[in-house]
Order: sequence, then C-alpha cells, then structure tokens
Amino acid sequence: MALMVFNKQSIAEDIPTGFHGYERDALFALKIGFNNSLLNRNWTGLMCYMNDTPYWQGIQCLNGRVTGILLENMMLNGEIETDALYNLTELSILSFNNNSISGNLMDFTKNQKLRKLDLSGNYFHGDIPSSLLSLNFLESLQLQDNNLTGSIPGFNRSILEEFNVSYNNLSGEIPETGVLQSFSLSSYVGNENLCGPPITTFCTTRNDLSQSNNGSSGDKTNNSPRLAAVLIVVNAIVLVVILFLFIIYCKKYKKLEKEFKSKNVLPKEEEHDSTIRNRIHEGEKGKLVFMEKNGIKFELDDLLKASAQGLGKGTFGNCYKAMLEVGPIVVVKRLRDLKPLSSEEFVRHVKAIAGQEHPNLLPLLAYFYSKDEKLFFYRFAENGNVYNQIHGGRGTRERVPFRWSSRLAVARGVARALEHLHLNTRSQNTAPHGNLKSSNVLLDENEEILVTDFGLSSLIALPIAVQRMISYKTPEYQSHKQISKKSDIWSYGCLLLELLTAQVPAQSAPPGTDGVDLCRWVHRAVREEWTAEIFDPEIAVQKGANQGMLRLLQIGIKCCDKSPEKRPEIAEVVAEVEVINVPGDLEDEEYPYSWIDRSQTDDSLSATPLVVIADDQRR
Ligand SMILES: Nc1ncnc2c1ncn2[C@@H]1O[C@H](COP(=O)(O)OP(=O)(O)OP(=O)(O)O)[C@@H](O)[C@H]1O
Repeated sequence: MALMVFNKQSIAEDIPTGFHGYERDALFALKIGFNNSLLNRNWTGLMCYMNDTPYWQGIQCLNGRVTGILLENMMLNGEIETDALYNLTELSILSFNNNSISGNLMDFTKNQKLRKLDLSGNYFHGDIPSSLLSLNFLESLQLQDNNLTGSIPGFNRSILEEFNVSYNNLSGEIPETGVLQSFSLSSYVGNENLCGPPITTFCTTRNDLSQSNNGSSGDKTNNSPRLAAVLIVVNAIVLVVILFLFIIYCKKYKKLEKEFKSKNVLPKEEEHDSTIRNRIHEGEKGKLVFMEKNGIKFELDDLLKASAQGLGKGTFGNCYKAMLEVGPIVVVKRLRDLKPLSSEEFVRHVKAIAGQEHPNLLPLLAYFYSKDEKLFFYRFAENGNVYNQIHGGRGTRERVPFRWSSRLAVARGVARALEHLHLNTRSQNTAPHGNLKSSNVLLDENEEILVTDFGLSSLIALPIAVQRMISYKTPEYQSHKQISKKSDIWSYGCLLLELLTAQVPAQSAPPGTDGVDLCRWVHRAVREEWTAEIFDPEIAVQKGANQGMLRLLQIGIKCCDKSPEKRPEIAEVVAEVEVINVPGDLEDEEYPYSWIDRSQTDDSLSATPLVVIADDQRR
C-alpha cells in the first residue's frame, strides 16, 4: 500500500513493514485540525509498529494498524472533515467524548469495523449520517450533548447495545425498529421535537392522520359530502392560524435582528467564533454582580469580548475559560436545568454559596443573572483537576506521575473543605457539597487544593440532580431516597479510593467511560486479603508510602460503608487524615519508571474487577 507521508527525521531510513503511512496521514490531518499542544508534541514519529505499544496519545494499534482513537476531555476544538476517517479502515473504537469539536459528523462508510463510537459532549451539528446504518458491528453509539438536528435514522441491528442521542435538537418520530424501541427514555430526552415511544410525547401529525383516515374510511359512503365540508373549514382555520403565526414570527424576527444589530451581537451561525459573546445567550439585559470580598471586577462588555476556550460540559452546563484583555483569567460556568426560582430566590441561594469561605473552597467571584442566562464566575485553577492528575496521559510518555504526597494533600484539602461546609450547613437532609468528585477538585498555580461546585443542588431541578449528581448515587438514595451529610462522606470515600487505586468510580465516570463500583471492589479486596494489589502502581512503588496508603484506605472504606450511620462524621475523618505522615525522604526516592501503561497492565481489571482479581488470587 502507498506510503503517502514519510517523516525522515523521526522514522528510520528503511520503511518498516507493517507501517501504514496513509493511516498516519489521516491522524496528521486530525492533528492539524485540532492544533492541540499535547497532540502537536506527542503525535510524531512512528505511530503503530507491528504489535508494539503505541506512543501516540490516545491511539490504539493492532498489527501495525490503527484500531482505536480515544481523545477524551482534551479541550479539542475545530471541525473534522467528513472524509477524515476514510483511511482508517481498521478502526474499531473512536471517542472524542467531552471536547468542543464542531461541524458535521463524519462519514463512516469506510469504517466497517467500528464497534464503539462516542462523540458525546461536543458541538457537532447537522444530521446523524446514514452511513452509520451500514455498520454491522456497531455496539455502542453515544451522540448525546451535541447540536444535532434532523431525524433519527432507522437503526435496526440488534447488536447495538448502547445508544444515546439525548440533549440534541433532533426532531420527528423515533423509528419503530425493535432496537431503537428497546432503549429507555434517557437515550432520547432533551430533544424538544422528538416524538413517539419510548418517549411520552405523541406524534400528533401521525395520530391525527390515522384518526382522520379511520374516520373517512368508516363513514365514506354516508358522510363524504359532510366530511369534505368539515375538512375545508378545518383547512381554512389551519391556514389562518399559520398565517397569523407567520406574521408574529416576522415581527419577532425583525425585533430580534434589530436587537442583535444594536448590541453588535453576532448571529448564531457564527458560534464557532470563540468569544464568550458567542457562547452565551445575551438575549436580555442581565445583572453582573461581583462578590466584593474577592476584589476582582470587570465590565460585562470586556467579558463578552474575551476569547473563550471550552473546558468541558459538566452536569450543570458548559464551562469556559475566558481570557480578558486586562485582568485575571476567569472560568465562566453556564448553569442550565435550574429549578424554577424567582430572581430573589436565585440570589438568596447564590449568596449562601458565596458565603462559604475556606482556603480549600474555590470562591465564587461573581454571577450573571438574566431571564435566559445564568452564569457563575470563578478563578481559573492553573493546574487543572484531580481527575486528570490521576488518569490523564496514562500509557504515554507525557504522563507526569501523581505522587503520594500530592494525593495525600488532596485527601487533606478536601476533608478540610468538607468539614467547613458541613459545619456551616444546618439542614440535616442535604448534602452540603452534593457533587464531590475528582473533576471538582482543582489545583491552583501553587498546587493548593480547591474544591468547587459545592451547594449547586439548591439550584438544580430535582430530576436532573437525581440523574447526575453524586449525592443521589449513594446506596441509601437508591434504596430509601435518603440524602444527608453522610452522602458527602460516601463521595469522599469514593474519592479516596480513586486516589489510591487510580480506578474511575462508576458514579463519577465521565459519560462514555466505564467506571468501577469501587467501594464494592475494595471491600472485597480487603475481605479476600489481596489488598496490596489494588494500589495504583505509580504510588505502590513509593515504598515509604505504604503505611500511609493503608491508613487512607481504611478511612476510605469506612466512609463508603453501605450504611450511612456507620460512616464517620467529617471531623473524625479530618482528624484521621491529618495524622498520616509523608516520610521526609519520600520525595527524593527514585521513581523506577517514567510512565506506566495501565491500559496494558490492568485494563481488564477496570472492566470486570471482581472476576479478574479473584482469578488472580486463585493462581
Ligand atoms: N475554575 C476552574 N479552573 C480550572 N478548571 C476548571 C474550573 N472549573 C471547572 N474546571 C474544569 O472544567 C471542566 C468542566 O467543568 P464542569 O464543572 O462544568 O464539569 P465537571 O466538573 O466535569 O462536572 P460537574 O458539572 O458535574 O461538576 C472540568 O474538567 C473541570 O475540572
């Protein structure tokens, strides 16, 4: 096969057999489109060679061919050409989950081996391509949280086990194929104009049609002149209504156009332009309120002009990093799916959140309130979140080990922050944080621990909170719909287990990622006495850390006890975490290897941890 691009600097003089240059060209084209600093640095040299472990971030290979592309949570921007995947004919897994990619979806005609496709949490628009219908092996299709339009194609292969198109702008009737009907409501919610089972919105046109057809066939002989007259009158009324609506629409459109012009707001099609102005709905004049104590101020207009970079779609809305021309970098969090609160109620809740002040809580700098848009503003945490520190770049040369001392600092900082929240929340029937997970624990430029997103459950509509927030995933909520401070303790326990094992807990796994029931897994490990095997090799090799790791594990296990009454109070947790020491010489101990490919060592473990570990034990 033809070798189209050949980088002489990075590849040996003779072209290795099994090297497919046209596949590398396809990845290079993606790299150029994304212009992402990590990929620019990392996607060089040989990508897949025979069965060697690939060095390219997020690329999986088999027999020298590209079989997987997993680029998740990387803030990737830009559009992808529709024919971008034509040359990747061995591709079996593709995930761009949780980035900011826009444009139409790709053509998958040539990717006949595709089994898992996850493009959720982006800004893709246009139709769901019919090329997906030709994929005989497609098991999982995740397209939720995009801006897709048009109807759902008639997927009918029973091999399709996972399917999600929720939170798009899809319309029309859900095709009545067995497989599409077998998915639950949650696969389709958030598409206003979608209708028919399994969702509860009726497809009125279809029903009406069938009713009128039934009527006309039943009375055909006796009532046809009367029916014809009725139909003429109905048609006339419908026409008048349509005309009336059209006039209203034209008037409204003119008004909006005028508003847009007067405010110099770009029209919606320009959404790819990355300024805050184009990322938010500036429909109506709103109120920008600063929290005085933080001493940071900027004008709304400066903020709207600031360039915006998507940080990701979270439970409550999108997050953007806004670079103001003058002043600090701020993070703008768009809130969506809120409770129907009056402006006074909203402000009261926001003040309660802003009133929580602690060195380990990320302070709310300001908020914006208008009818259509509610925004929160925070300081940008330079060193990102703990989720990325634990899991980011595993299996690549870019991976910077997340050392024991840093993990212990996270455990301490979060415990202190939770203690503050718990002491300052009177109600017994709420979880003061409510959504504690590693992506909500941030590290600033000095590696200080900052917990964010606390208290938002007071603003979010209950059905959404139940679906997405961690405090609703506890055993007691699943069985008795019970929420309390102990819900936070359970989440904290899961966070500790994630820090120790580097496994993603199922309840906080980003969409499209498989998580593990960590509490159950760790309990079993202890019961069956293979505890030592569960620690992340990255810290397990830091020998002086073992005692501290075991103590933290015990605290984690107590915190995620099934029964909330048996979990400790936060003050007890703080006291226990505080006494764990980091031996002085630990930091200087030589790290035996610079990167560990966990996907090679225990990938299967994360998929079915109980079985794999139990099997290991038997050997
Ligand atoms: N102030 C901040 N500084 C740096 N990164 C941030 C900041 N706030 C949020 N992020 C990061 O931006 C991304 C999106 O955040 P967001 O809070 O919207 O979603 P999330 O944390 O993944 O989920 P959730 O909405 O459930 O909290 C996450 O990776 C988060 O860690």
